[in-house]
Amino acid sequence: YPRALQASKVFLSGRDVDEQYDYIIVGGGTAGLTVADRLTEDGKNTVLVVEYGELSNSPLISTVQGGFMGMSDSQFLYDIQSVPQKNLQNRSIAVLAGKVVGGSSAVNAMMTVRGTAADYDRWGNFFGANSHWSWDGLLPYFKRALNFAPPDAAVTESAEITYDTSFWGNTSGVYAGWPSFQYPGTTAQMDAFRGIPGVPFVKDSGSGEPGVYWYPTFMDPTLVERSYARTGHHDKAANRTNYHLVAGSKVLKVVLDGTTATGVSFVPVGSKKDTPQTVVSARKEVIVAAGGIHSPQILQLSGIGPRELLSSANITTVVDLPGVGQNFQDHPIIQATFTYRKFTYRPTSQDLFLNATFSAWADTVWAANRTGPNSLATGNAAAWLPFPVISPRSADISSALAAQNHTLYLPADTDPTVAAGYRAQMLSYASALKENSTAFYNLVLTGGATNGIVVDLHPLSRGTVNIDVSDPYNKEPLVDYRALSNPMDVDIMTDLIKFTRRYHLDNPMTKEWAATELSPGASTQTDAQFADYLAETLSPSEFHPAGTCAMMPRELGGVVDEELKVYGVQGLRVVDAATMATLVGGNTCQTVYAIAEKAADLIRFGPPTVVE
Ligand SMILES: Cc1cc2nc3c(=O)[nH]c(=O)nc-3n(C[C@H](O)[C@H](O)[C@H](O)COP(=O)(O)OP(=O)(O)OC[C@H]3O[C@@H](n4cnc5c(N)ncnc54)[C@H](O)[C@@H]3O)c2cc1C
Repeated sequence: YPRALQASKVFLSGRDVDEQYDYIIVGGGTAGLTVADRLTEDGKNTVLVVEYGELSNSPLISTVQGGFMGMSDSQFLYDIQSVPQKNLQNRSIAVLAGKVVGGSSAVNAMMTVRGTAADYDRWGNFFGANSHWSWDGLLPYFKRALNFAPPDAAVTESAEITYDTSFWGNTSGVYAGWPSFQYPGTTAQMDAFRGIPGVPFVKDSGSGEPGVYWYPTFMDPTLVERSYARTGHHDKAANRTNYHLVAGSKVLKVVLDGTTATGVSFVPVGSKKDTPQTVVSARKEVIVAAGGIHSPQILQLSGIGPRELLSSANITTVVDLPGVGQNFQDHPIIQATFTYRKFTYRPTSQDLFLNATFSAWADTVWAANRTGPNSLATGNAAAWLPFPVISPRSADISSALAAQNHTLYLPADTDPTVAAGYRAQMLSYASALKENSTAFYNLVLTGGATNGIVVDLHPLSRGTVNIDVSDPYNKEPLVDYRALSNPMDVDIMTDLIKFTRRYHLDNPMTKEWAATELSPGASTQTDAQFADYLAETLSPSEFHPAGTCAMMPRELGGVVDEELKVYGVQGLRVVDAATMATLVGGNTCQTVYAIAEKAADLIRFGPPTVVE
């Protein structure tokens, strides 16, 4: 083996693992590595992480410039296409999820944001008023999860960046850093929201409030490289003798003795069908952290899931848990592209390609001390706005959603408990749509003359992630977004586009930039035209798969309880994005870190006796 790997106890083969560990973690991704680090830090527990992907030192992962390098190499991503989307003209969509030590935190776009306080309170409210899942209950874990390194004084002043360190911590190995450069148009585009009455401006992205704000980048401020679960947790744990990680290994299932999880079985990735499985046992617990797409697959393969699905795959049902793989959500991306004819702010990111002097300067300062435009990932400013600010008919949409027969929009054979959970979610959203505490709209600001990405932060449609019964252990699961299956998503998204139009075309603060609408285009005006446009162009994924092992009461179709323990099974938890009952109004990575930090405390100390 390469010496570095040997020294760091990263095993390349299942042969080298011990027979037994206190904890086995399935998936060395964002959540899995965070939990593994915390469980091994006091030296009292032994932990094995089993990860499908390899340990990679590729510069494509560490490079921050542009923010998209990590996802540019298919070796770091699963190869999954969604089932054709009926409401999207039968298009299939690429399902992106990280397949490398670090998981999706190794390939993501490094946008570091939280949802609003209301998003986290909503999770707890499904359990009742006293749940420790709430904004207040999670804030200490957000602080533990990331190490906030403020932007330098010069860029703070020139770009008018605001922040408030009281919402952040400074102990984690995972950094929330800042580039040393911002394009001047970004500040102007933020400011232009002042032309629309009611738009809130927020001092810090971590305050739990919706509004227009600056947010950091998952970046090590000293190295100016991606900071992620591998660098911040794995590398820290790797010299501990009680931490082992086996890479390139696919967990097939959780081994159960009756209804108690006793271990996992895995094979080397790419091995033949009859390759003997390695079985390792867990003294204390198995923790499934394989992400929103693969955690439900692993539970189903282990006999935990909807009985009918399992029997059609010839898998014996150990626990009939109808919610496993249901309630699937992701943030849909809407194209609403505008370009300015008279945008005077220079430079823009385009100048890196068009202006030789600027690009030479960018290269020089980067080479000298890793500063300048090449330290920028995807940008650091966006609007995250509540629906009453967006839509003049928010009250009507809210009432219509409350009055809906929600079950009609789920698959026909949906279990009544899952349907009840969906109804609870929709009623919660019906309230949120008429209040100013939940963000529904996201516009990312580029600082350039062309802007086009609008995100629906709380889609109503729910999909499924189920094992492929034709060859469940070898094929990827069937991912069905069921995009636009709740027709009210079309109404909401139509209003998100109309608001984007208003920002660009009917706003005293953007008027002089002389915007032209490239898409959908001025000819899209009627409800039917908007519906057609969405069917043609909507992407149902911002690569934030969630909800498939929801933390909800069992009678609401939940898969895990408030301690993230799988219902009906002893010694088994799920800790990752799959447990989010409802998506948060923000990119999901920071929330996954916070969930994992909280989970580590739940595992070590049990539930809090006093709500934090
Ligand atoms: C391309 C892309 C861009 C994104 N951009 C952003 C962004 O800018 N900001 C943001 O906040 N969020 C972003 N996200 C989302 C965010 O990164 C994820 O929500 C988060 O990292 C998910 O963490 P997780 O622990 O749930 O899963 P992951 O981090 O994906 O970890 C799951 C791990 O389990 C492993 N695994 C799966 N199946 C098995 C098996 N059978 N055996 C062994 N191991 C297995 C996987 O290989 C993976 O390493 C992005 C995601 C992607 C994919």
